[in-house]
This record gives sequence, C-alpha cells and structure tokens, in this order.
Amino acid sequence: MSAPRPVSRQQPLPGSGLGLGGPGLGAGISALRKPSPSLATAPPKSVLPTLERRSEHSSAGAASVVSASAHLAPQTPTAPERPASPSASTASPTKTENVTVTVRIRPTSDSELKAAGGLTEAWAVTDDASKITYADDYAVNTRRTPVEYIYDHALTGSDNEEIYNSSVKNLVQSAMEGYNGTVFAYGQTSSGKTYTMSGTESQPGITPRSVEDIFKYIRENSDREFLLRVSYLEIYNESIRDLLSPESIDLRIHEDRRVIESREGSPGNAGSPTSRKPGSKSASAVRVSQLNLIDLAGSEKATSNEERRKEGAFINKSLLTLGTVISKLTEEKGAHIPYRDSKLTRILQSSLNGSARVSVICTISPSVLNVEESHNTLKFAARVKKVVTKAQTNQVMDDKALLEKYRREISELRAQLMLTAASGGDSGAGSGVPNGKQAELSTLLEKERMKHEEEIVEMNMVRNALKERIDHLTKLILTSQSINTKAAAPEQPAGRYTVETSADGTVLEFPKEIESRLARKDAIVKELQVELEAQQEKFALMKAALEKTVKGEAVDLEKTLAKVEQDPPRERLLNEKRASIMNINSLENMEGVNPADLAALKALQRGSGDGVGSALPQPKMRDNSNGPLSLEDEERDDELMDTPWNREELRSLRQAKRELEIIVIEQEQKLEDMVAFEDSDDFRNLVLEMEDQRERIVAMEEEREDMRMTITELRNTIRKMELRQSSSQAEMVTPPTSSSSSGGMATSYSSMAAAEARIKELEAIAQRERRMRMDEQNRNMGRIASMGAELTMMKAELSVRNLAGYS
Ligand SMILES: Nc1ncnc2c1ncn2[C@@H]1O[C@H](COP(=O)(O)OP(=O)(O)OP(=O)(O)O)[C@@H](O)[C@H]1O
Repeated sequence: MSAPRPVSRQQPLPGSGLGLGGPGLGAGISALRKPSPSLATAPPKSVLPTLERRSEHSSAGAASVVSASAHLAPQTPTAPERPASPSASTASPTKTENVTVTVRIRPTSDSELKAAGGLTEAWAVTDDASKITYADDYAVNTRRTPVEYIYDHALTGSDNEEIYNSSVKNLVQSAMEGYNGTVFAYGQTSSGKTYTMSGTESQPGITPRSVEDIFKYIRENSDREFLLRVSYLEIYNESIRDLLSPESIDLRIHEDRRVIESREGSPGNAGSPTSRKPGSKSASAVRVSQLNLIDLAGSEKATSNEERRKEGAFINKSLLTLGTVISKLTEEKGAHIPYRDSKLTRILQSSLNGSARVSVICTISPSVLNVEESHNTLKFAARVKKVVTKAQTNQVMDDKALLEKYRREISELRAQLMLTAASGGDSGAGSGVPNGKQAELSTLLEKERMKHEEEIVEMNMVRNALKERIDHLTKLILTSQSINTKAAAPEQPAGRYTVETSADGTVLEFPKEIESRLARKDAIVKELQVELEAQQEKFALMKAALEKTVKGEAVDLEKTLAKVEQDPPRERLLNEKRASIMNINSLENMEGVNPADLAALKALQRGSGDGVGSALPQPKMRDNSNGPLSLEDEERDDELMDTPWNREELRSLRQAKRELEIIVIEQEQKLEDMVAFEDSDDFRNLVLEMEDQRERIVAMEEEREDMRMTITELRNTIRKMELRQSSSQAEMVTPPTSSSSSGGMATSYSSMAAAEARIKELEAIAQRERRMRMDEQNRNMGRIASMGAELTMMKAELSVRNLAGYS
C-alpha cells in the first residue's frame, strides 16, 4: 500500500485574483485537497469565514480535500433564464433527492497492464452507463459470484467534460441559486480522484470547470451582485491548512452563524427572495451557498483493519469518520451522527446532514490487482446512494438588511416597552424599569384590575336587570296581544281581575279596569265604524245628488248639503281617541317605563316622528276635513288601535294594577293587625282603663258639684249672718237691753271668719283637683282622639277600598 504522497496542483485555482464581487454580495468557492506541503500561493485577503488561523504546525497527515463556497445574490425577477437542466430549472426552495453517485473506472495504466499479464480488467460498465459488473472474462476466469451495482452514472475513459456534465454541472448551477453543494471524489490511491477533480490542462477536471461555470453564471447574471469567497484547504492528519496562505496552518473550525440562523428559521424572517420587492435593496436577503469540491485521500486509508496497521498503513481519521457518518446516515434513522469526530466531517456537516446537494464520484482502478479495494469502493458508493438530502436555499441578510432588521426590532421593542409602561402593565424583571417604578406600575395594575372586576360585576348586574326587564316586557307584550285577541272573551271570572293566558301559557291577571279601558277602545272603534257607515251614506247621498244634477234632474242641493253636514260625530270621536292617547302621559310618572319608549310614544302622540319614535309605526290620525270616510280610513283606524302606544298603555295599566295590588296587600295587613289588636289584652286593658277613667271623671264631676253646693251654702250662710249683723247695729243706736246679745255677736264674727277661711281652703283644693282632673282628662281625650282617628282612617280606607271595588 502506498504511503501518502504529495500531490501537486495540476489546475491551480485562481488566488486572490478570483476576485470579490460587489459590496457585500457575491459568490465564492472553498476547496479542500490532498496534502500538498510544497504548495505555495500568494496569501489571499479573504478566506472562508468558518475557519480561523492558528499558528501551530500540524504533524503529517493523509487527507486532502478541495472545496469551494459561494455566496449568492438574491434572485431577481429580471434574472435571465438559466440553462435547462432537471435540477437547475427547479424553482422549489427544497430539493429532496438522493446523493448523486457516479463511479468512474479509469483506463488501465501501463504498470497495471504489465503487472497483471494477460487478464487485466476486472470491471465493466454496462446498460447505458449506469451498471457495473465484473468483466465477463474476469467473472468467467475467476468464477466469482456475479455482482451488479447500479449508480446514477458509471463512466469509463478520460473525458472529464463528460463526467462534469453528467454529475456536477447541475450541482454547480444549483449552488449559484443558493443551494449548498458538495462534490467529493472517493477511491483508492491512484484510482483517478485527482485526475477527476483537478484534471489536466487538456482535460480540466471538476474544480476548474466548476469555477469556469461559476464565472460564466456571474457574467450571465450581470443584474445581480455576487461575492465569491474561495478557500483552498488541506486536511492532513486532522490538521487544516490554508493552501492559499501557506503560513496558515491548523486552522480552527467555527460555525457560520449567519447560515445557521437562516437554517433554524431565520429570526430575521428574510423570506423567500422572490417575495421581496424588486429593487428594495435595503430589505433584501442574500442567498449564501457553499460549494465544496473535495479530493479525498485514498480510500484504503479509511480502513481500520489491524493488519493494515501492522503493515504501517495510515488510518485517515477524516476518511474513516466520513464512512461512519455515511453508514449512519443510511442505516440508522435518528442515530447520533458523529460529524464532530473529524475535521472533514465537521466541515462537510452542513452538506452531509441533508441540506446540500451532494455528488460523489467514486473512482476505481479496473485492474484485477485492485479488485478488492475497488469492490469496497463500489460498496461504499452503493451505500452513499441511499443517503437522501433535502437541499435548501440558505437566505441570510446582508449587512445593510441586517442593520435595518435590528433597528426595526429595537424600535419595536421600545414601542412595546412604552406601551407596557403606559398601560401600567407588569414589566417584569429585567425589563429595564426601575424597582420603584415597577412597584408603582404593579399597584396601578392591581387597581386597574380591581376596577375592571367591579365594572364587570356592575355590568353583569345591569345586564341581569335588563334581561329581567326584557323578559317582563316580552311577557307584557304577549299579554297585550292576548288581551287584544281575547277582548271579547265570553268566560271571564267574576271579581276584580280578568284572567288571561298568554301565548307561552303563562296565566296572567288583569284588573277589570284594563278590560274596561279596552272596552272603551272597542266602543270607539265601533263608533268610528258607525260614523264611517254614516259618512258612506252621506257620500252615497251626495253622489246620487250629483248624478241627478249631471242628468239634468231637479235636485234640492241645499237640503242634501244640510243633511250631510248636520252630524259631526266624527270630530267628537277623534277627540275621544286623542284623549285616550293622552293617557300615555300618565306613564311618565310611572316606574318601570323605559324613557326611550316613553319618548317614542310622545313622538307618536304628537305625530311628529321626530326621530325618537320614528322606529315605531306612526298612528295615522285622520284629518279634520269632512270628506267621506274610505276603506283606507277604516284600516288606518284599526292600525291606530293596534299601535305600540296601545300596548304601552296596557303596560302602564299593568303597572298601576301592580301598585294597587301592593296597596291592597298593605291594607289587608293593617286590617289583620287591627283585628288582632282588638282581640288582644292590651286593647281590652286600654278599654277598661278608658272606662275607669271615665268613671273617675264622673266621680270628680260629682265631687266638684258637691263642693260647689257646699260653697254656695256657705255663702248663703255668710250672707244671712251679714244681714243679721246689719240689723244688730241698728239696734245699738238704741241702748242694748241685754249683754247676751253682744256675746252672741262675737261668736258669730269668729265663726264667719272660720267659715270664710274654710271656703277659701276648699276652693283652692277644688281648683287643684279640677286642674289635675282636667290634665288627666285631656290626656285621656288625646288618646281616645288618636285611637278614634286611627279607627276613622281605617274605616276611611276600607270605604275607599269598598268604593274602588278591592275589598
Ligand atoms: N480517467 C483517467 N484517464 C487518464 N488517466 C487517468 C485517469 N484517472 C487517473 N489517471 C491517471 O492515473 C494516475 C493516478 O491518478 P490520480 O493521481 O488522479 O489518482 P488519485 O486517486 O488521486 O491517487 P492518490 O489518492 O494517491 O492521490 C495519474 O497519472 C492520472 O493521470
């Protein structure tokens, strides 16, 4: 087995001269190739951004890869038609397909020819360049079990154009449209990988042809901008070396966040390029794609065979991991794919994980000498064929667009913050709102919440009240309809209520008053009908008279007119009807009447239709002219009687009835209380006390009378004594004849004084007694008066009720 050998670049890629396109936009290539320590190129100004330079030197290795990456500009509607090809013409942003596998059998070399003697070729291509089997001679001679492998392409010969056109061209085209693409050559040492990838001057390989097509594409799409980045790398013993900058060795791998961002759903929401407004450069997205062109190390180095190790064969970790990754991709669904186990698989991860179009070119030697290794390569190719990819366009924002996106995000966040602060919302931790402010906002929020809850409660209450009211009104309307239709119901129970059954089966009671008012209305209608008939008669009279006049017959027109004009009952009837309408006014002071309804009714009453009541049918009053009544007039009258105000009146009556019912209930309660009071001991005691007092008053009156008589007697006595005293004084002018008479006079005087004192004393006592009795009498009279008043009131109420027919 051959040791790794330096491979010189047969078709060197352009260095920095590969050129950077317009500002920020363009296309690029990165390349990996086999180790080539002697390679010296001018250091480029631009390298693949996924790689970082490291100053450490790596040890010798055995991997060589060439890759390219392209950053592509947005596709514009004005882009020219692309060359026709099955994949390139596909406009779908996702391409689901299997890896394209091509097996190339190089021509037998001179050395192989010599070494093998007569029989040299073990493999042959059949069936339109897609199937590989053992060569017939080899199969016969070796008696090997026949094998058969079918690939996308199975090619022989030295024509690199053919293999490029069949296996790579479309992929390069796709790369220019934004799809990642990877082409790698796999095969045993000296099987023709480098010949295929790089080619010769006369037979340029895949890499120079790709580069040529890329530039051609750029030239053909002059209306788009491209940024082309090229890197030319070598992985040798797991060390990456920048072949375009020889001093840059052991480069480190970094993930390109822009690409990842785009793949993970693009927070920037770049959207489909085709959905972008053409010419809107500031908001444009760019497609970034990477084209990897890889020339792998000899596949034999991928073996982990112990023997080979003993033989000193190198094990290429990258190649070995590539084989493992591909096996896992094809064999185990959902299994861990060890991309990070090697540099190569890390770099190719974005391609191998299914998001790139992949074309694998497996090169084999036809020689019987390498049949085993070639067979391994064929098996590997068959395995790779099973790998399915879903290539997607990678859209990322260019710097300008990114800047604008971030500016927009910041302004949106600012607006949100301000909105939150303004609404008193909870900004939460880390929102940048100071703690004090947060507390204030929290308090405000809590207040708002409570207020809101209260409002909800209130609204619910109002809603319930309204609902009740609506139910109530609905019931009343039903009732009204029921009354209208059953106005002449024959079987009405006697009493103060009329029992009606509404449309929904509810039993309703109405005061007779309602019925009487309805009856009045009916009477009006009947009168109107009578009047109508009368008018029609008059009309007939007038008509007959006129007809006679036309015919030239003699007609007493004056008499006819007098007859027609003599009876003006219609005016009276209309006035009566208006009076009935005026009853609506009574609704104003009544509870439970909707003001809007009332306003509407008033509008109807006025017949103004001032907007408030315009929603309701207007009552059509007949004018005051004495023209004959027509059938239309009659209909109008009927309509008048069945207008909402009529129902409103019924509603008001219903309300009045309810109020009266409440009064009746209260009165009944009072009566019951009074009856109960009359039966109570308190009442009996009160009556007894009153009688007792009355007796006491009578006794006091008698006593007073006695005292008055006593006083009168005493006064009479005093008067007699005074008379006697006068006669005695007359006798003294003549000398007294005896001393006994003067002694009798003294006695009389002293008894008079005593009597007078006694009289005064008795009068004072009597006066005091009288005052006390008067006071007590007044008090009793007051109580009696109040009780009497109460009784009178009760009697009055009862009388009222009796009069009103509610008792
Ligand atoms: N299809 C072909 N037609 C003509 N010559 C070929 C073809 N393929 C390979 N060769 C020649 O075979 C030799 C070995 O080829 P090449 O170097 O490309 O092999 P390799 O697979 O790259 O080997 P290594 O892995 O050792 O680099 C070269 O001299 C090359 O010119």
